[in-house]
Amino acid sequence: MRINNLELTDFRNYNHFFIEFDQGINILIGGNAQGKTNIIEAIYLLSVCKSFRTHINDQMIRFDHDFAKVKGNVFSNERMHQLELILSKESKKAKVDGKDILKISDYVGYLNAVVFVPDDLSLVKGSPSIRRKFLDLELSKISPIYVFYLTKYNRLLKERNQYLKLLNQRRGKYDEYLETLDEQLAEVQIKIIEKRNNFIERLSLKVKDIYLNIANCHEIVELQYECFIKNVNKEDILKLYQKGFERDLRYLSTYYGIHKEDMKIFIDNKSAHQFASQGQQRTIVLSMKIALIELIKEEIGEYPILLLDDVLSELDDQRKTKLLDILNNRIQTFITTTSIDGIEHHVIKEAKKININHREEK
Ligand SMILES: Nc1ncnc2c1ncn2[C@@H]1O[C@H](COP(=O)(O)OP(=O)(O)OP(=O)(O)O)[C@@H](O)[C@H]1O
Repeated sequence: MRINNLELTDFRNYNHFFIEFDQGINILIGGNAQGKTNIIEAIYLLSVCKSFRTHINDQMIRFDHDFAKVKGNVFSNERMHQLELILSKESKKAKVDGKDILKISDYVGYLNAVVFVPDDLSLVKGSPSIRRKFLDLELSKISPIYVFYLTKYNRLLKERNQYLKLLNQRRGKYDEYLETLDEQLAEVQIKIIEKRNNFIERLSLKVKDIYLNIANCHEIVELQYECFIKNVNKEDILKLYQKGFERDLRYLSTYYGIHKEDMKIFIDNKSAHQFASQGQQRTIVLSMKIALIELIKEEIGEYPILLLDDVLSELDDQRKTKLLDILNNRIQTFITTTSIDGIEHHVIKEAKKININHREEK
């Protein structure tokens, strides 16, 4: 999978901009605030219709303009496709090969991208909700049925919480309607848990090896699924809902469920959340992203593209070299950096270098 070119119109600090990419490694070099991350953001946006920085369209549209356009030709599944997104303040319009696409699920998949940005360190240090979001997003990219289960779960959960409000007003008891909702919730959660469990197990094995390689040490990194229930079966989930009913009724929200789970990260059996240094966190997250690339390849048969924003500046020389060793021409990669001075690696020497100097655009 690759993106051959990118055309930006009134996107962030770009008025009109066209760029062609190499199918191997592309390095975007430029001073601060020149628009390097904006390009990575545009590629990612083209991939999943969402930015990794904001959910507000207006922030991506060039100041004092009403629309932004991001367009690119991608090669996937042995075919060329043209992807196009038009952002207005209120909406996004997507096109594939010139045709309007109405459902996001019909758009996602033409360009699969894995992105690393400095904010991703929150995957280790941040709250469980960040890791859940990561799980849901990445699983959604490779498993349409997961999107189906998750959508169903969220709808049922909303319905349950609304019904709790009604029961609270009526001073009602755990009744047949709630039991039916809980049964459906239990069934769909069993499917989601199975998918999450399998994904984390596979990711963990890969992360362990990649971390050992990049860090060049004997630290063992493991990912562990923290499920909300010990024995995953319908009966036990229903018992838990009945046990939590009085509490749920008081707080008008459902306490137990997959919306409360976590993916714990351990380094040498200790919580990375509590003990990992900045460098260890960065290496863990990078290993997770590279592991994802392999996992996606196993699932869809093609490597996704890899977007690395400002990854080189924070790694020590040894880790930098090891990371560059892993990158290769099979995976189209984009690296942003302010400078490549002093990096003597063949990957950097052979890469396509693109100078980004767009601050002056008005
Ligand atoms: N909606 C917008 N309209 C116009 N300019 C914008 C908009 N959003 C951001 N910018 C400008 O884009 C520039 C930042 O671009 P970007 O984040 O890509 O920088 P960068 O090259 O990655 O910098 P650094 O090396 O500091 O991370 C800033 O000058 C900012 O003012």
